[in-house]
Amino acid sequence: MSDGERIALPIVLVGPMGAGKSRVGQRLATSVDAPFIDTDLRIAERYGPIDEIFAREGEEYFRIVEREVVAEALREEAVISLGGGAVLHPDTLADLAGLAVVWLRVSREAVRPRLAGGNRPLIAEGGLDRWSAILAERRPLYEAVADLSIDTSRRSVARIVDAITERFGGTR
Ligand SMILES: Nc1ncnc2c1ncn2[C@@H]1O[C@H](COP(=O)(O)OP(=O)(O)O)[C@@H](O)[C@H]1O
Ligand SMILES: O=C(O)C1=C[C@@H](OP(=O)(O)O)[C@@H](O)[C@H](O)C1
Ligand SMILES: [Mg+2]
Repeated sequence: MSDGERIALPIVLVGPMGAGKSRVGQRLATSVDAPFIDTDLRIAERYGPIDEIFAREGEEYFRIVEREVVAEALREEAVISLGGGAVLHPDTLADLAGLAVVWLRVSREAVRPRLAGGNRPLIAEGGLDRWSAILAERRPLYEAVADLSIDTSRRSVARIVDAITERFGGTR
């Protein structure tokens, strides 16, 4: 698609923790002048900090509120960054089948510094080994829903945004 054509909206970013979904989504939305939704931010606005939800209510409860927020977001014409585990919900998988979905990939080596200092309860214990194990479980899901996959390991955010707009169109 060339510049001047409208970008397909919604466009949805999936992939593992630290792949850059939140950062790239924000930059892409600014670049194509579209609204931006980070579902984790919406969850936190409504239910409080994500690590506190995990600590207080557990992962199962988090997935329920995540689904509610994701379902709502996917009905909007926006750039949408999901949390890494949103694809675990079968209804979300079904919704994604009809949408423009980008899978941001990242190597274990490249993700290490990106996860440092982050507040991600699922890898608070187990660190990078846990991250790899979680990715192995979810990779088939990302693969199944993605229309485009981009290895972000050695790419700048700007180049990733370029690759997405090249595929899906640049301006609204
Ligand atoms: N392409 C990239 N190159 C280097 N650092 C990146 C890149 N994309 C994101 N980051 C950094 O990695 C960290 C995790 O990014 P984030 O967008 O929160 O990932 P996600 O939402 O997929 O978990 C942040 O500090 C972000 O600035
Ligand atoms: O992979 C996951 O299950 C999670 C990823 C996080 O989002 P990011 O992928 O944006 O880090 C956040 O939704 C939560 O901590 C659970
Ligand atoms: Mg994120």
